[in-house]
Amino acid sequence: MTHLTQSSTWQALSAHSKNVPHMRELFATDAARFNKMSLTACGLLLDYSKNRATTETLDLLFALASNSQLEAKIKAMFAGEIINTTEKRAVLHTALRSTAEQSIIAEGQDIVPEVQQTLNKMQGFVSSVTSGQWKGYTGKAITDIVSIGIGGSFLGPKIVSQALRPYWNPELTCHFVANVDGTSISEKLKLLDPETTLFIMSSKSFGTQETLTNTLTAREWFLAKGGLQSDVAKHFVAVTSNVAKATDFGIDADNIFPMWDWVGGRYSLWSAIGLPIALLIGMDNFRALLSGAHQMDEHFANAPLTENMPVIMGLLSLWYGNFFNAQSHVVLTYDHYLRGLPAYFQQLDMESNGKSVTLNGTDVDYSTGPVIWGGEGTNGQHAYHQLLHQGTALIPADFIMPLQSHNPIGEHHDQLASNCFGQTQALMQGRTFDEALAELANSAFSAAEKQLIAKHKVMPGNKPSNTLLMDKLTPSTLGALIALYEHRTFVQGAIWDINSFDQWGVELGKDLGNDVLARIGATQNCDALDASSNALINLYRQGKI
Ligand SMILES: O=P(O)(O)OC[C@H]1O[C@](O)(CO)[C@@H](O)[C@@H]1O
Repeated sequence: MTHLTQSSTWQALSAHSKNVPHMRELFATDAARFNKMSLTACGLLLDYSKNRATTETLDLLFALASNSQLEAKIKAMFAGEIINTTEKRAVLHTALRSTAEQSIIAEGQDIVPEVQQTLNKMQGFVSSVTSGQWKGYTGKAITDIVSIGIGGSFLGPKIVSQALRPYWNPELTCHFVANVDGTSISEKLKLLDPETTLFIMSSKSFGTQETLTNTLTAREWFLAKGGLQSDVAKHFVAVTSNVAKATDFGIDADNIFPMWDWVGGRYSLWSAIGLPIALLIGMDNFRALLSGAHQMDEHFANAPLTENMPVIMGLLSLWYGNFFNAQSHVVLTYDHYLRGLPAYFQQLDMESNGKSVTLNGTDVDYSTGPVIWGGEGTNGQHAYHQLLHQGTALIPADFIMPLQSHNPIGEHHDQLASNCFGQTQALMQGRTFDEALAELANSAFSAAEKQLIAKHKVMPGNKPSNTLLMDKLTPSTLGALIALYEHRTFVQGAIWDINSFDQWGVELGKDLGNDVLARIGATQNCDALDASSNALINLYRQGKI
């Protein structure tokens, strides 16, 4: 057993988890429950009152955080200590949104000047492209951007751009290519004019298979359409730490934006990886995005644990995962612009906390990162909310909604909000057998049928949810929201004593994939592999089952 599960606080939480009253009772006995269990910070309001939590619950969870040295671990991250211990790196995505006046030391040097220089370089590039000053090989201005990247080099730019659609530059269109499936880039190239298209290749290594393959294909297309290799520099730029490979490809060294070891891929949208975002929404709005995240950084670093939004959300998620066997967590965005956010949070949380050994290599004896999933409301209500209400799994939910719409039309926003709030209420209170039976009183069912149907209509309730509100979805509130989830992820990893910042689990699949690729291309037989892999490769070679 690990220190964590042997601790008295953990044992107390385990015992306590069996004695928390139904939320119906918690609300019925405390009219001030919302006032006590809601918090505002950085333009966001968190209502965490619809949780299976009493004052005792929260006290125990905060004690668990303190006993896990959470405050010290937060300070260590912001101080640039080597907390990504297996890769011997600092974790300083927060430095990407620091102010110019700050001084943050990483690997022996102040990194703020370089961050500021890169932002200024981005500003110059954005201005050059959006003003029409940047010309393609036939002298035309750029109309289309193609962002090529995968994982954090794709999800951040794609989803933040999507979320900030009201702020887009109308003269520019941005396309996102990630999957190595030829369909992805083929469908995009059909829409493009090589004379007015600019490709942004984003890959720390300039070597991730999908990104490199897509970028090589994009260059082949460009050359086939009439461009020359000497024109590549007018239509390709890179965000990478591998300058040599980027210049070998034909990219001008002046058009290479840096990536740093102290920024993990899933935490990188705030760096030059966010170049597609800045091109679409403008540098002022991109800086507002950074500023919103910076405000959440300040809140996370300075607020007491008991008034700390990422801490409270992280602890409540851990409460369900470790003491109620919740295996997943659903994010429901009641805003169409935020429809991609659950996918973004998937990489952020699952690639960070999908781990099973502690920092010192001990196998954990407790659950760690849950499956993160979700989608936009109200669509989910017609797809998977049935399971949330009456399924056997406990799935804590986060509901996210701006109070004001960018598109106030008719009754739409009233209906959206009423669905959002109605769902959290239904999850919390459920419907008892007696309530269900009473609803059937005037139905044509027989007495026996009413008893049966009522049974099927029972909803246990006591299903926990957080509701996150903001006045309006803006670059600043979006920045704060994403930083909130970054730090929520940090809180859980810190208490679980795991490394949230490496991703060794993705290596084996890549290596075996490359081995299969070689076998597909060669004539050698594959008998050395397992029977399934042998068969699958041979079927692929045949091209038919
Ligand atoms: O930017 P790169 O180096 O191409 O990496 C892309 C993605 O691949 C991973 O390294 C592994 O999935 C992610 O962490 C990262 O966001």
